[in-house]
Amino acid sequence: MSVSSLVARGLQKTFGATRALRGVDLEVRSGEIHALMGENGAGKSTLMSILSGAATPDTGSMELGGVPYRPSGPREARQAGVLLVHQELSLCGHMTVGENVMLGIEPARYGFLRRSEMREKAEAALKAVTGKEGTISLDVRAADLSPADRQLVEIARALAVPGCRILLLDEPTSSLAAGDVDRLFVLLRELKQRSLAVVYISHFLEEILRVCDVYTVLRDGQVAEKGTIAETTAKKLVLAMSGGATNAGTSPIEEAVRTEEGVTEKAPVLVVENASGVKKPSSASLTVHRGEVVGIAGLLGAGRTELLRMIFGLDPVARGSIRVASQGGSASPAKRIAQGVGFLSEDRKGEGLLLSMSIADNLTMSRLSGMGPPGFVKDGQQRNSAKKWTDMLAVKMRDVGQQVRDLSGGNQQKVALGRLLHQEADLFLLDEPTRGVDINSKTQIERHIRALAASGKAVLVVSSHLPDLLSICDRIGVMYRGRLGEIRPASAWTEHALLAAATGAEGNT
Ligand SMILES: Nc1ncnc2c1ncn2[C@@H]1O[C@H](COP(=O)(O)OP(=O)(O)OP(=O)(O)O)[C@@H](O)[C@H]1O
Repeated sequence: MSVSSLVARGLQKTFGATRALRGVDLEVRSGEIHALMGENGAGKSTLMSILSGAATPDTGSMELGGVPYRPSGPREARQAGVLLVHQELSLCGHMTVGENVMLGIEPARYGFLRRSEMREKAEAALKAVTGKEGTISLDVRAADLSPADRQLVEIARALAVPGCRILLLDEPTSSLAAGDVDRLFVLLRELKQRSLAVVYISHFLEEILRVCDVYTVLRDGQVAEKGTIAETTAKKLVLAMSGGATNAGTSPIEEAVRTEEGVTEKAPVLVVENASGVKKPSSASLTVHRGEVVGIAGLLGAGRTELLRMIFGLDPVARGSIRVASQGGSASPAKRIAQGVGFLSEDRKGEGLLLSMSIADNLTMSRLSGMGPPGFVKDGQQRNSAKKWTDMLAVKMRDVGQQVRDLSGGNQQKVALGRLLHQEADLFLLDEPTRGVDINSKTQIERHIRALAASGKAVLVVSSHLPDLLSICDRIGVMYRGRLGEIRPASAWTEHALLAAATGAEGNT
């Protein structure tokens, strides 16, 4: 039988004028996977920060294993066996995977590092997460890993800590492909058997229904509902998160995008012919026309992100050709932007947002024209313009003058997407556009992507979430080991067929 492991009572936390937590109770039991749910900005990450010692509550108390628990920092929480795997990853980029996994718990004797023991332990922790030895090399620098691999290394790092008894996972699957999600779930069930307690934040309802035992829904910093997964449904959970608000009817986003009448001529906007990059992709051919959404599926590391980066001019084209709006030749991101291409990176902090700048600056920096006399930006006009996007994308914030770094993860993602929409591109390259975004906002964003196509724009979208691709794309192609397979109408694919192609099980080799 499961026993209470970590109990929190009456937690409150305020950031300036924002009341992030307003008296939250939580009871986490060993041998249980506890879903922590809520819309973007509901207070989930703040609660995780308090549990993991990264933040102290203004008021409230906690107990761990029946004794008072007041960690003075993450180190103390770690020593007590409470480990957080961040939504925003925190590996040391210049260190190797092995060094990162063992950071702070390096085995030593008489002051000397025991390197072979260190490798063995790091390898064992990685194997537990990836399922196979050698999937991720111990000697690669963390900076050179894909976000998905970084996520797996982060989890391995938490599990390598001796005495780990509470694992806090903040959106662990947001950068994982389907196969890795399955592997993670196998691991979570193993951890349950070992009587660990897991707190699991995710915006994917199907994952929560599949793997979690109990749930707590936060809304506006308070517990809105809690219970067992067996006794609830997806619909009830969505209602609890939104407080009854649904996104039925026309979205404001759809209303704002002018549908171009009679886009009958489907001119190609992007033509990629037998193109390959220095390492990946090894071969890709595709055409994206005005008025259509083309999706790219594939497993992590298949080369999807590299394909988008190459099209945008961030990575060189080794062979073949890429033409945007009928113009070929070599390209830089600046040239692509001038050609009307907008790129949403999967790495929103590294490449997407300027965190110390305001929401208004971030949203409007790609197109400041029309916000005042030439060479000047009128504050009021810039704010109004930014406000239009934050309203449309339902960004939870105090004010558009607020720094982006103060927003919750999902709201930062909305700002990154809003900036691209403000740029008014003709061709949108979107890498994981709804990662970390709550379910209601996700539906809005997906509708917006469809509305962009209806207004004559071309969209190329990469997503690890196959149902999303099937619902928003006109045509889909699958990448397998760097090679892009045939682009087929979405109606010709099923989730199963996409997965089969992504794993090489269907003539894609
Ligand atoms: N360091 C900070 N400074 C100011 N405000 C903050 C800070 N951290 C969080 N907040 C605010 O606290 C509220 C709760 O944020 P939190 O990150 O806990 O939400 P969340 O439920 O984890 O959202 P998401 O699903 O987007 O990750 C938000 O309004 C956010 O803007």
